[in-house]
Amino acid sequence: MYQVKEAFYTLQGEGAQAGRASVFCRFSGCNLWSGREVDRTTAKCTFCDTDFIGTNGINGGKFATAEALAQHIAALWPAPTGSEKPKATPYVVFTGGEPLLQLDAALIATLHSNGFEVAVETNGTLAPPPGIDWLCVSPKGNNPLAVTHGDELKLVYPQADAPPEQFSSLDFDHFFLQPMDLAPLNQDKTTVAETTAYCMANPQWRLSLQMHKLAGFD
Ligand SMILES: C[S@@+](CC[C@H](N)C(=O)[O-])C[C@H]1O[C@@H](n2cnc3c(N)ncnc32)[C@H](O)[C@@H]1O
Ligand SMILES: Nc1nc2[nH]cc(C(=O)O)c2c(=O)[nH]1
Ligand code: SF4
Ligand SMILES: [Mg+2]
Repeated sequence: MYQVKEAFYTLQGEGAQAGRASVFCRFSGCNLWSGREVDRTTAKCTFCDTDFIGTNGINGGKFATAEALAQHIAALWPAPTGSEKPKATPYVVFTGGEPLLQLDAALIATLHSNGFEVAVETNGTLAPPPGIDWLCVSPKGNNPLAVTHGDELKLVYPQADAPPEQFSSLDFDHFFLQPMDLAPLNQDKTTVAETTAYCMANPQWRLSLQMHKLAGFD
């Protein structure tokens, strides 16, 4: 049984695939926070910007089989217009919550047979199933990484117990710093300026601004 908080069609707002049309499938639950505000300060991850409790969001629900969830996701991809190049490959981003608590090889394989490329946003503490096409790892504080290679490493900045230097030698193709965006300092200019300064001083790292928040598309 897969538990999905919400699923929606949008553009990827972050990282190297920013701007790409994507179905987002947000799984319920996380291994680093209960999702309840009363637990936030004592959680293993304290700065989450997301509600991932339950299955009550848009297109959320419980899905008994990989086929059922894959059909649900495929129905959110737009029908081809005829003017598109065939290489506009359908793309699904599994996030959460922590998607690696639920994503399995069967669901990935079913999506592949429906023509999808499969991307994952993970905190990196759990081993991924085989078949993921784009793996984004976003380390959280001093929680040990189970994943040390992938396509992009996208670090929320700053984190006192997770400085970028700690990750710069890992085996990723892209390295991003994403300014921490958390109430009451949402889109805080100082945080963005500090992140910019770090990228300018350390050109291995690129800036990732959360485009969906800036443009307001989800
Ligand atoms: C909500 S998380 C879900 C996926 C997974 N649990 C993870 O942490 O990577 C999705 C992305 O949002 C980032 N994120 C979470 N809270 C954030 C915040 N307050 N500011 C900026 N990025 C944030 C995460 O680091 C991750 O890259
Ligand atoms: N548009 C959009 N892009 C995103 N990239 C990562 C997100 C996430 O919450 O995992 C996210 C999200 O929530 N919305
Ligand atoms: S690990 Fe990801 S989903 Fe879990 S609390 Fe942190 S940012 Fe949110
Ligand atoms: Mg988000």
